[in-house]
Amino acid sequence: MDIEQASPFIQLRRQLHQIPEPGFNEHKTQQLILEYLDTLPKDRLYIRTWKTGVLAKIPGNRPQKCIGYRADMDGLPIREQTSCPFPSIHDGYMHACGHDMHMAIALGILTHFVHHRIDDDLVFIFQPAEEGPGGALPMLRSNALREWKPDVIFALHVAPEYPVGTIAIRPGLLFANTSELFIDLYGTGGHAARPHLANDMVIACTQLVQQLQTIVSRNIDPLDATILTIGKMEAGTKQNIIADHARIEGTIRTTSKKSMELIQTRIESLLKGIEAGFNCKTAIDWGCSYCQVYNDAKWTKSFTDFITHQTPYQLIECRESMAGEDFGYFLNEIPGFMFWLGVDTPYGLHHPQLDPSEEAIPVAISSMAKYIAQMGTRKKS
Ligand SMILES: CC(=O)N[C@@H](CCC[C@H](N)C(=O)O)C(=O)O
Repeated sequence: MDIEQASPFIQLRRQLHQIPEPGFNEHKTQQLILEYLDTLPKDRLYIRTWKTGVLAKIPGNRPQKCIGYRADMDGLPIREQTSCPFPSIHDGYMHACGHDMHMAIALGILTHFVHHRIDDDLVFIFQPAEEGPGGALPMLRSNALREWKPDVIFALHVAPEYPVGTIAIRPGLLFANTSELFIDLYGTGGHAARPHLANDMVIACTQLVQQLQTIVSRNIDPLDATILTIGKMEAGTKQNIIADHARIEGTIRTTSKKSMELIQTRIESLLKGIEAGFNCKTAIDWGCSYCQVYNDAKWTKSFTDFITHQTPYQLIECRESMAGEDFGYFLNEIPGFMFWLGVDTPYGLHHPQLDPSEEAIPVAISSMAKYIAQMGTRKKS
């Protein structure tokens, strides 16, 4: 597929880019996808919605399995700073993680199979809320998806650091286990001049942050990559008032489930120590957690063999990423893989200037359409 043939999907990507919406609020996005699907021949397409997500099934000629393809839908609370001529019209929101590209590519692959039917069934999953609170797990548990559950599943993620025409993947772990972290500390406020009558949560909180940083350095096997980042700290109301409340927000990322359990247990122990040491109360909320993205070895090999021998694209065996992706929940139950698609932009994911190259759209549509066609078509006996 060349850039001209991909033009309808580039237009769709631009329309999607303009309307980024937060997780489970992707109403306009859902509407746009449904309106596009409505333009396709109805006899080959069954459509369902689940919350703000969309499911589209293309029945096969003589199905033996169901092949799934997933695209995520939500935008991020980031004010766009690109110079692209089709910027976000939702102030303070941006498709800064490439989900507009993911959806347009999925629509391109879907359209190909509406016109070129294969033996196996196909299900396209447009999933809300990847950036949080996580749409994959509840979608997997929904009746809508349970009845159309694929036997094998694929997805891609744009990769700013690779040139267009590059596909990067690895068998096994691709994305980390993640957990959010929200901790509140409650003490006694008071006058800055009478510290002996108050119980200062600024002090307790800063001590806690220091202690949290010892978990990775002193409790986790150094060969087991792990991150504990506190990205936000809030306390107090005024310079001469002792703070009765402090809050920290962070994220944990691990390459093993065991380390995630260990970190969470250690945090609970440290909080007990802070409560005893500072005579305060604490509350912890783990927010949303994502299970790792673990690529199936057999399917990954079949895809890498295909890319190497049957496409002009460059294949890279990449390292694991410490980012999270709730596609991991799909791969926990269904074999398949996720890969990185080079989109060649100097700014990383979640950056206000992220501007993926649209030339990657035909690369992805053509490679996935050809790969899916091969695996979903049996030789005539
Ligand atoms: C691809 C990507 O950037 N994913 C996000 C997933 C968010 C997980 C959750 N909100 C957390 O912070 O733990 C990422 O930040 O890796």
